[in-house]
This record gives sequence, structure tokens and C-alpha cells, in this order.
Amino acid sequence: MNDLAQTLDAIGQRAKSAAREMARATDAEKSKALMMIAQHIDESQTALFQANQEDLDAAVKHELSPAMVDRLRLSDKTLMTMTKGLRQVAEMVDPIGSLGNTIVRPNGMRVSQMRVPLGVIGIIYESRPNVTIDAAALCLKSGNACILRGGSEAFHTNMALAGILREAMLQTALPKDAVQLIETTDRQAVGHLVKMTEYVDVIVPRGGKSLIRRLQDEARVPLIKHLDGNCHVYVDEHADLERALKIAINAKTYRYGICGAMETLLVHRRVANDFLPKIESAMAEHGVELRGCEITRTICPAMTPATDEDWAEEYLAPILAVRVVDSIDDAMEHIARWGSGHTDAIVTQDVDAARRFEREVDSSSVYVNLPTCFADGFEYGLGAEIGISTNRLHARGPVGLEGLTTQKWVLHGEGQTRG
Ligand SMILES: NC(=O)C1=CN([C@@H]2O[C@H](COP(=O)(O)OP(=O)(O)OC[C@H]3O[C@@H](n4cnc5c(N)ncnc54)[C@H](OP(=O)(O)O)[C@@H]3O)[C@@H](O)[C@H]2O)C=CC1
Ligand SMILES: N[C@@H](CCC(=O)OP(=O)(O)O)C(=O)O
Repeated sequence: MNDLAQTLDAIGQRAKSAAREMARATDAEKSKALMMIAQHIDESQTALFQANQEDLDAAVKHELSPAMVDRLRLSDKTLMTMTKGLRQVAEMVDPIGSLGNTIVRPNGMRVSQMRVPLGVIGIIYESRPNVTIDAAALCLKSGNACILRGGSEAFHTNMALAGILREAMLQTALPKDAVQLIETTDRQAVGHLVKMTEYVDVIVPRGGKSLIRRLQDEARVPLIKHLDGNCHVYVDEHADLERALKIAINAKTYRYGICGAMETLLVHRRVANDFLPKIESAMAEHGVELRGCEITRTICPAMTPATDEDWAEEYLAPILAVRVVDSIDDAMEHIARWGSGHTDAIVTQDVDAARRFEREVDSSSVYVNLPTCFADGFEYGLGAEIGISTNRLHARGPVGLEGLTTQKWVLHGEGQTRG
């Protein structure tokens, strides 16, 4: 076994033993720890900004795109959101140990289900430092231990955050190894982590195509995939077009780099003449490049022609594909063919069209008259999020505390025997 594998194994062993302690930690202990972490972040702002600056300088050198720099950057606002998230999660109801779905069987036996932690969760995520804190907060509150592997562009910021987490954890009743960061950018560590079935119960991969390919080949630990968001907004023939314009602009321009950003706009043919010139000039004001289908280009000839590659692309950039469709069926067909099952929206005033879209579009979140950029656990009231699960099993859509738990059966009796 090489040095890296040994280091990973040691992290796994420590996490496994921390997970057992975490499962019996009280709500008060867990909440206090989150408050302590928030306090340490508040007190370490200067050091955090310095570490982040190192990452930002490297990002400039490596010509990272503006959207990627945007998600890497720590600002007063992102730090405030992190600590607010920690305090909110601390105040949330602890799901662990609650008994539910109780029934009493004819023999008097009481059958219930108890919420329990998943155990050790490995999280592989992009270069977005707030994930380090959001993931730690949710894992701790839900009684889990976690092993974090952040994106390499955020290495210095994550190391600084890991130091803060360590310091804060030492002042709590929780095991310090309940949160551990993999302190290397070597991608071999990811390969090893996803095979550590002895120590890791589940892997949450947040990322794009390169990560997916590797996991498909190598992962042995079960995955809750948090993958790419090729999100659509469909402007129906019965849409309120002013509202549609507002929704489309927000879905595309709120933040170009997030997985909930709209990548393709679908427009019903009956409203295309009216709507497309409006969207063209609004997007031009935001500097968004539009790539249109043939019909779109008969109405807006200045647009770049779109190809199949555009329907498949998650730009994460100020580029938008636009396609005119003949019906809601065509829109849903397009989404089924090219979408990634993340988040898709319809804009319509027609209740029947809305119902059909809700029922028939098979994505982790389906919106009616809302922009796709709402794909976020905080916005859904979960306090924070591990990410947006694109998995069908266990947890789907924004994952908060409950998504990090499972249930076991608990039975109570008075000595009944099976006859
Ligand atoms: N559904 C969701 O909740 C989320 C989805 N995403 C998706 O992530 C993508 C954008 O993020 P991006 O930074 O490009 O994602 P990447 O997939 O490039 O990176 C994400 C993480 O995976 C690691 N990784 C990537 N490829 C490999 C590999 N071959 N072997 C080992 N580790 C690997 C990266 O490490 P390294 O730093 O070394 O590259 C990083 O830690 C988009 O598709 C976006 O939609 C992002 C966030 C949340
Ligand atoms: N759900 C979060 C962002 C999750 C996400 O997409 O992350 P990223 O791909 O790093 O921008 C939000 O909307 O702020």
C-alpha cells in the first residue's frame, strides 16, 4: 500500500470510530459544536480572506472563468451566509432518534421506525469553499462523520477552514475526527476514497463529467450522485410573457456557474414571434450569447446557430441555447432527451399544462412559474444543503438533514413469541 493509500485508510478508520460516537451525541452537543464553529469563523475572517486570496491569485494565473472565480471567492456575504447557515442548522430539529410510523400489531407488538445517521459520508466537491462548512454542519447535526475532498482550486481556503473546524471541534464534546479534510489535491485520493467500503458508508460526488466517468469505473462505495444541471425553462403558449421574461432572465443571470442555472430556453411556436425579440434584447444587456435553432433564427437572425452539442451542453457561462417547440409534448421530449434530471421549469397560466409538466417531467425538481436558480437547499428551507441529488434512490433534489439519515426498525413487546 502506498503512502497516500495509508493516509486515506487512517482517515477512514478514524472517521468510522468517530461515527459511532456521533450516533450517540445529543442534540445539545451537536448544536453547541455548530455554534462554536460559527464563532471560530467569525474570529478568523482575516486568515480566511488571506488563504482565499492565494487561491484567487492562482485562479487568475490559470485563467479560471469568471463564473468559477465567482464560486471560489470568499466575500463578507459568503462568510456571513456560512455562519448564518451553521446557526440555522444548529437550531433545526435533530432528526436522529425520532420514532415514527408506529403501528401496534394484533399480538400487541409495537413496530416503529427510528431515524439514524448514515455513518461515514465521503463528499467530493467543486472549488466552492462554502460547501466545506455547509457539508460539515449538516453531517454533524445529522450525527454522521464526514471526509471532505474539496476542489483543488480552493485548496488553501479549504485548509484554512479545516484548521478552524479542528480548533472548534476540540472545544466541543464531539469527536474531532467527525470532520476530516483530505489534505491533498492528488486525484488518486479520490480513487482510493471511493473504494474504502470498510470505512465509508456513502459517497456524495458533486461534480461534472470527468468525475462521473471516474466514479463509474472505480466506485465501490454506494453513491448519492450530485451531478450536472442541464436545466430548462419552457415558455408555454399560455404563458404570461412579462413574467416569462423575468423568470428567464433570473434563471440565466442570477449566477452563471451554479448547477441550477438555465442552459436552454424552450419557447412555444405560438408565442415565439412576440417573446424571442424581447429575450434577445434582455440577454444582450447582460452580455449573454444566444444560440438559436433554425426557427428561432428566422425570428432573430443575429443569433449563432445552435447544434445538438448545444442542447447537451451545461455552459456554466453567459451562453444560452434557444429552441422553438410546437407543443408542450415537444418541450417535454426535448427535456427527456437532453436534460440531466436536475431542475426544469414551465412558465404558463394554464393549470392543465402545469399539471402535465409536473407529472411528466422526470427531474429532481420541477417548477411552475419559477426560475431554475431556486435549486438550493437554503431556498427550500433546509437550512443548508449537501447539494442537489440527481440520484433516483435515497434522496432526490436538494439534500438537507433528512437526506443524510436512514431508518431502522425498532420493535417493542412484552415477551410475545411467534407461534
Ligand atoms: N448537483 C449538484 O449539487 C452540483 C453539481 N455540480 C456540477 O459540477 C460541475 C461543475 O463543477 P466542476 O468544478 O467542473 O466539477 P468537477 O467534476 O471538475 O470537480 C468536482 C470535484 O471532483 C473532482 N474530480 C473531477 N474529476 C475528477 C477525476 N477524474 N478524478 C478525481 N477527482 C475528480 C475535482 O477535483 P479537482 O479539483 O482535482 O479537479 C473536484 O473535487 C457542473 O457540472 C455542476 O453542475 C456542482 C455542484 C453541485
Ligand atoms: N445550490 C447552490 C449552488 C450549488 C452549485 O451549483 O454549485 P456550483 O456548481 O459550484 O456553482 C446555489 O444555488 O447557491
